[in-house]
Amino acid sequence: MSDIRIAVLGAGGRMGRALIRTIEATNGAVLAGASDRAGSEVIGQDAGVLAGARAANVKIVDDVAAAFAQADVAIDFTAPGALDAHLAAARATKTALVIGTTGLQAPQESAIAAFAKDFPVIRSANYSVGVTLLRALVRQAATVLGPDYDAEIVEMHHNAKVDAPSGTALALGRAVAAGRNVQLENVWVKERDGHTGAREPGTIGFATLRGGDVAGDHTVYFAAAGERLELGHRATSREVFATGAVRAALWVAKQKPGLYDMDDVLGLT
Ligand SMILES: NC(=O)C1=CN([C@@H]2O[C@H](COP(=O)(O)OP(=O)(O)OC[C@H]3O[C@@H](n4cnc5c(N)ncnc54)[C@H](O)[C@@H]3O)[C@@H](O)[C@H]2O)C=CC1
Ligand SMILES: O=C(O)C1=N[C@H](C(=O)O)C[C@H](O)C1
Repeated sequence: MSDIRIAVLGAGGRMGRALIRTIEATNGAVLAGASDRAGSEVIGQDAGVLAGARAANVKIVDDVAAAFAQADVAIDFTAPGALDAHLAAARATKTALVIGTTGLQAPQESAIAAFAKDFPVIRSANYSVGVTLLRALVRQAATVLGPDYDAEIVEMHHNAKVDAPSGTALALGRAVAAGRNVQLENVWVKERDGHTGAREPGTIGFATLRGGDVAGDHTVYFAAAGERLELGHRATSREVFATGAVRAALWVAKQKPGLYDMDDVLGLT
């Protein structure tokens, strides 16, 4: 069987470099394109060398369509502002997508849903196997415990992260909300400051910590009188996200058009 050809978008970023190293080390995957934003110092460099792997003979370009040209699937870990151009290039070249970028807003979510009517796309806020399973466990815990157990989600990330709460924290919040049959947006509390008053029953709280080189820590607390359940995950390296995303790319390249999640790759749905 021939290798799945993968383009990496945001090739010069922390995740872009981890993805390139992972593709190089994965049987059945080959790097077929790499892009980054116009003006970036990585444009023109060999993607493999930049990532600390062997030369890939793939130059990083700022023309997204050119990066897609030889690819079956593209992996996007960039920034929300890049999404429209990436969807347009994927549509023009009929390329499947793996989306890892977090901090997307409602219009971008709609654009992904429209793209998924015609092409296969997978989107997850966290491609680690551990967090994918954690979401299922959190949903189950929320159903069993019910709203009398106060749900609070604490996350910590490195000091260069630009969005908050993390996409994973929000996904865990959605898992709690789904387990309780409520809409997260109706019950979330993302900030607390000053005289807040007592905790509103049924709300789902978030707390954000930023510092150092933390790859990604998440804990969901279910707290009641006399006991507290804690379900958590710690990523100690970005490679865990890259491994999951490359696994997702190999999987989604063979799927029918549709919007998939990492649950589908692991067979948890
Ligand atoms: N779903 C998951 O498992 C994970 C998701 N992420 C998310 O991935 C994204 C990237 O994270 P990092 O690699 O740490 O960030 P980073 O800042 O190191 O890398 C982002 C890359 O995208 C490029 N970029 C920015 N705007 C662009 C544009 N308009 N067009 C083309 N390229 C553009 C930047 O030049 C940079 O090379 C974030 O949203 C982060 O939250 C990060 C880790 C895991
Ligand atoms: O920006 C990061 O680094 C990460 N972002 C994702 C998120 O927002 O949840 C996933 C992971 O925790 C690392």
